[in-house]
Amino acid sequence: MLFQVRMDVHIPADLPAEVANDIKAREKAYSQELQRSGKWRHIWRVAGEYANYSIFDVDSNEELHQLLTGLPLFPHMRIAVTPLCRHPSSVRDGDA
Ligand SMILES: O=C(O)CC1=CCC(=O)O1
Repeated sequence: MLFQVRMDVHIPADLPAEVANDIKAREKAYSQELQRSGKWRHIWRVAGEYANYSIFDVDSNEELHQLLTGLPLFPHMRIAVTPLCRHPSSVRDGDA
């Protein structure tokens, strides 16, 4: 199951820099592990914003929920999820 996920990050201005940097480092490691596993297929920065568009390939809504709520930055994010399915005009056979 494919999902487009938009993540908007809002770190409180009064969060100490060392705490914020630790969260960001853990977020990067978590994200890169999921990208290598194939669960997190794509991540793109939204130009000019502290936000990304990502594509997840997971087995269930529940799995997506678990992955997203496990993000170290989750407490500081607004997340919007859009379910995707194959477009009948797609020429990309690899896209389920
Ligand atoms: O920087 C972001 O958009 C938030 C984020 C998600 C995964 C990651 O490494 O950073």
